[in-house]
Amino acid sequence: MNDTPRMILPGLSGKRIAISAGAGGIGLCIARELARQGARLAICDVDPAALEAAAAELGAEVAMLADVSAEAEVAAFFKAIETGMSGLDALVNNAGIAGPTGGVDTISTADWRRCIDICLTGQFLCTHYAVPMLRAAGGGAIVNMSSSAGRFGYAFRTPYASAKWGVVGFTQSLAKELGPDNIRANAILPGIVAGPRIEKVIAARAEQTGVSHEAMTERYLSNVSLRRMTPPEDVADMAAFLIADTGRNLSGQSFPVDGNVETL
Ligand SMILES: NC(=O)C1=CN([C@@H]2O[C@H](COP(=O)(O)OP(=O)(O)OC[C@H]3O[C@@H](n4cnc5c(N)ncnc54)[C@H](O)[C@@H]3O)[C@@H](O)[C@H]2O)C=CC1
Ligand SMILES: Cc1ncc2c(c1O)C(=O)OC2
Repeated sequence: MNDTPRMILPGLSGKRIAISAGAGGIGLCIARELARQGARLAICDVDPAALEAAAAELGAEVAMLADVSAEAEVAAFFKAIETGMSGLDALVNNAGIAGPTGGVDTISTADWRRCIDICLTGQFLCTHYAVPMLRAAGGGAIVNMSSSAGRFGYAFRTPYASAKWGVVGFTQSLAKELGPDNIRANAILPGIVAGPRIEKVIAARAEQTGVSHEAMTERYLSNVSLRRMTPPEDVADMAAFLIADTGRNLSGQSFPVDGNVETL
């Protein structure tokens, strides 16, 4: 794949796109792909060092420290976009945390709320401040990050699964509500994404259970039809496709990018 010329999609160049948690992980991967295709970027994140590095690498026009669950910080981010970029054409609601791992009878209410706040309310807040600008631009696209956990139950991670199912309902509702304004909304459901995050999870589970790293990896992939992890670049390709003109008739849909996760 690496030496194959990469596709340029119609209608991405010059688009003003906001990405939450754009300084690391999947969000940074999406930002890189959109930058490569000539989009103008605004990113926010809670990690100052990562934000500075990403902003420099991407040439982002707006880069702001903002926690998506803090309304005043989200408002300031979109205000900076309005001032610095004179508007917005697309929003990627990427920010999310794994939330607590533990039984429903053991996790704390505070941990439950924090997971819902960041994974679900954060998407509401960013969308709330972005939509007036998308309308003013004559339309736009919203891409919401859900997860395989957004179509399968996930034992011992109930807040995360609940938030990600919520994202799917939020997305379908946005599509209906905003379609007449030429605003499209879709969700991406990544599965097991390759990277340091999953390696850490596997390492911890391997140590806990006394199983080798390889055996634990195999166990994780046993419910994936293609028996491999999904590169974050493949999630980025889907985001680009949905925002570009290639996605002009796609709205209200959920797109798994996961090698066919059969269950979690
Ligand atoms: N990594 C995976 O296997 C999967 C991830 N996802 C979803 O994809 C999205 C991105 O996940 P990853 O890249 O793996 O995450 P990550 O844990 O690698 O974090 C990416 C970035 O999010 C930032 N961030 C964390 N909390 C934030 C907040 N409250 N406000 C703003 N920025 C914040 C971090 O500083 C970091 O730069 C999330 O919504 C996640 O739930 C979905 C399925 C699988
Ligand atoms: C760390 C981790 N492992 C597996 C999965 C996820 C995740 O975040 C997820 O969102 O859906 C499946």
